[in-house]
Amino acid sequence: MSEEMLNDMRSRVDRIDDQLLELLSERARIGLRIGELKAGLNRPLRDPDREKETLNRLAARNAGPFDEAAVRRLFREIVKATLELQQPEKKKALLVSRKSKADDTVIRLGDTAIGGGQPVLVAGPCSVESREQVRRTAAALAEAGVPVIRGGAFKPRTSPYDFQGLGFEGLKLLKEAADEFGLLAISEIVDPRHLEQACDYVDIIQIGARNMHNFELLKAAGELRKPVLLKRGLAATMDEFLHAAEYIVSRGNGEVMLIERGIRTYEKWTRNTLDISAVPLLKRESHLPVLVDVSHSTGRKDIMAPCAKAALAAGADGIMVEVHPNPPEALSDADQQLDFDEFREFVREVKASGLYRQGAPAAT
Ligand SMILES: O=C(O)C(=O)C[C@]1(C(=O)O)C=C[C@@H](O)C=C1
Repeated sequence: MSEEMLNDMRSRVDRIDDQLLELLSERARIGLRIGELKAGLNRPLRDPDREKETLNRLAARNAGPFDEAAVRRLFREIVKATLELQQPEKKKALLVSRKSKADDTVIRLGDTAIGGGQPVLVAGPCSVESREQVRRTAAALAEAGVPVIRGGAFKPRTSPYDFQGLGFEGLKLLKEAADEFGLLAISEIVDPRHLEQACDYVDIIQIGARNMHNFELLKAAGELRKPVLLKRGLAATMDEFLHAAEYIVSRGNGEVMLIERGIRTYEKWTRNTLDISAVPLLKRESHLPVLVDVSHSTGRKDIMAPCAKAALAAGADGIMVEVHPNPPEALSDADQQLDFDEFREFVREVKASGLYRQGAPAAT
């Protein structure tokens, strides 16, 4: 063994290292491009399945002298470095942020586009109570050209003695009425175990204000291929609200809509305080559609139309309002639900403002 031979071997190592560096740099450039493609597809940057597939494939090809553990360790570091490369400018930017995706997210359901610049009205009873009740409401919505019916079937209520909803029977009735009148259906799901079955009945899954912090429910909703309407928590900050949406989007479900439904403050004249500033704030910070619930926020029929107009003027992509054939007999939220005449007047007033450009026929 001579010094010369040692130097010769080291020169060969240097040449191989140079080649490895070139190949690793090329791999990194491709990894960066993959990161951009995944962000554009609203897919999480980290793909554990892909990583596992890569390491298993290389371990199977390995003919030594490195053992399998060494090969896995080496390539795990390469993948980790690639992921870090993909993320630096993104690690602070959430997937729901405009920093990750500048263009508005538009959620298309049949002829209805939510977030596409034409505001959408979502209306319906607080709770689905009977076939007749939800069918009559669907008919009134169809007549007014409102494309989406809401109806609660699993009702998170303050008191366990209050009406809890009809469960899947309620979802079935909601779907029947929506199908009969060509409407899209939306309903709140509170239990992750119900999500998959609920997708057979609704076009949009709603996650309620009280469940905005239910991270297991958010994660489960992220596994769905069904649009989700996420309500702001009763006292949630904008940051918390967007991070809650990130739980869903980061799991692969990019079709998330945000809804401002009022925040809990010291004010007693309204049910909650409608935070209109949330609309421009969320539209600036996120590409997700932003809707406003004028029923749960105000709890007052006499100011719902002006608040809806304020929300649309502030850039809201839609308005949610509660409607019931006979509110005094409603099993929940009786005081705030519009009857059909009040609803038609609400739609007329909102349309007359010129802010609701949806192709709805003029309300009678
Ligand atoms: O294929 C991808 O999705 C990549 O982003 C590339 C890559 C890799 O370096 O192999 C990096 C990060 C992912 O978590 C998975 C794999």
